Amino acid sequence: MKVSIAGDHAGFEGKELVKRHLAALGHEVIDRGPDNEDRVDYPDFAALVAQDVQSGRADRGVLVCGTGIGMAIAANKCAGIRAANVVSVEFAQLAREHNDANVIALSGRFVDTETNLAIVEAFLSTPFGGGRHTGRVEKIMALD
Ligand SMILES: O=C(CO)[C@H](O)[C@H](O)[C@H](O)COP(=O)(O)O
Repeated sequence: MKVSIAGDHAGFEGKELVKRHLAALGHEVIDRGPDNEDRVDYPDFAALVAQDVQSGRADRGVLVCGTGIGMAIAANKCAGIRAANVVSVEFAQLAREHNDANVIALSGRFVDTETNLAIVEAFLSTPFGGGRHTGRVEKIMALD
């Protein structure tokens, strides 16, 4: 799978770890930065990943900031993006099964690395459930 990934200063280390993990699993990773821990503004990086998913350059997006909250808010401003702020594997599975999330936003400061790596694996491997969820997701997308 092609995965676009970005962080901010609070998510830089997490972004690097997730990037390496995904590459080791055989995914193609597009790193949209930053390339160091200098203080930056997370909406700039959320937009880059959102644009990759919107355009089809990437199948999915992964964002990492301090909490994941700001990244998710910013990404969800972009048409076609369904970004979920995810802090557990179960939430990652539900974000895919129920919401067909195409972007996840992780917390680099409040969730441990092992959990974040497991979250990303669940996010990439869990299919959308369809059925009763289809019309609901269509209603979300009609709000764009
Ligand atoms: O968590 C975040 C946004 O939801 C960001 O990663 C920022 O770290 C957060 O806004 C705190 O900003 P700061 O400049 O690191 O104090």
